[in-house]
Amino acid sequence: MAAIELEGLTKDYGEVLANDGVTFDVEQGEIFGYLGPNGAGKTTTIRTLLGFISPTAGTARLLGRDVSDEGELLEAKRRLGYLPDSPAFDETATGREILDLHASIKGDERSEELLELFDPPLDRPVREYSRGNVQKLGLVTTFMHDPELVILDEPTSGLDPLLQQRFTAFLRGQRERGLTVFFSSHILSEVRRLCDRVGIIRDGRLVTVEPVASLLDRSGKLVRVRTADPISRDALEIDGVHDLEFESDAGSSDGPSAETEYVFTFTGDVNVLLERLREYRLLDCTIEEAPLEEVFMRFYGDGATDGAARDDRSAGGTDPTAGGADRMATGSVNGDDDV
Ligand SMILES: Nc1ncnc2c1ncn2[C@@H]1O[C@H](COP(=O)(O)OP(=O)(O)OP(=O)(O)O)[C@@H](O)[C@H]1O
Repeated sequence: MAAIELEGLTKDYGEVLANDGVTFDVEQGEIFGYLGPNGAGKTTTIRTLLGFISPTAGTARLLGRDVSDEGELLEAKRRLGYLPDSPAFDETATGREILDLHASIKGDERSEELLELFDPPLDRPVREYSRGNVQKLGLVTTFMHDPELVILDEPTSGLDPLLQQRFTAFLRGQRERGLTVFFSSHILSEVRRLCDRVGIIRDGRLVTVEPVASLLDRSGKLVRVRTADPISRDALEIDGVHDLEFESDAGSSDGPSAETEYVFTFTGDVNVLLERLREYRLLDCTIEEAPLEEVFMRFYGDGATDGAARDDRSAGGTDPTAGGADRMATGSVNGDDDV
């Protein structure tokens, strides 16, 4: 049984179709990132999962329980931790009073350990808390009853870099203990560090669900080459070279003379590329994974319209470095006609 099961989840607000046939599972023990630009529909999915809003169509199950059934939802929620995008605590209560309240409702297995890690100012009323302190208190209340599954909406927003790092390490440790994590984020470095798989939503529609590693693999490598002598662009017309940028210092009087630098995305055979480069005296060469930002730009970038996606799909386009529409088409999970 998957920890989260969504089947055709649809939420129609009238003017906006906030979720449109969203279908995916989150397996037990994985860290699953739910990504998308502002207004894509992430919070709508999360709020539906928690029973705060009813779907227009489709089903959602949490830990095997149907969230549209009040009794089943309640059962699932006992084993669930939830951190909303802006935790709303009673402003007049102190952090300690809030923890006591949560302990009386859900139990308290590990607040001591969590307080050592996240350290919110417990003796002050919440109205005096900074945004970061509210988030720290939220993290303690989310994990204190030792849930099996946590749903986190932008969990590190408001946390300083040290706390973000601490949170990342903490979450990794929890995965080792078998915790399932579903979280939405805009912070791609965090997603890359933490997630096993990601689901990407755009305009209410799921455009892909896949392992972070395969997303990065398909996106190719970022190659930087610096040579002693200029190489003509034609020499780099090799299968798999895309977005070639070319900068030469040749002719500059004060810079190092005749150096040439190229930056490009490469999806071809690295051996072929290296063979070509052997003809030149290299000053520097790095081959690294494309930044996740670049991958996401292809999903959200200009021209990634639904119509274009459909056209590319029917044309069988599979070039991972092509425009956003193509990327959406190759990554579809919603069925043949969905992207
Ligand atoms: N109660 C509502 N009534 C009408 N439209 C709504 C309502 N709640 C959300 N929407 C709309 O549904 C769409 C999806 O919103 P949602 O909050 O799910 O996006 P999101 O991906 O979580 O965005 P963000 O990253 O900014 O939090 C948006 O266009 C939003 O304006």
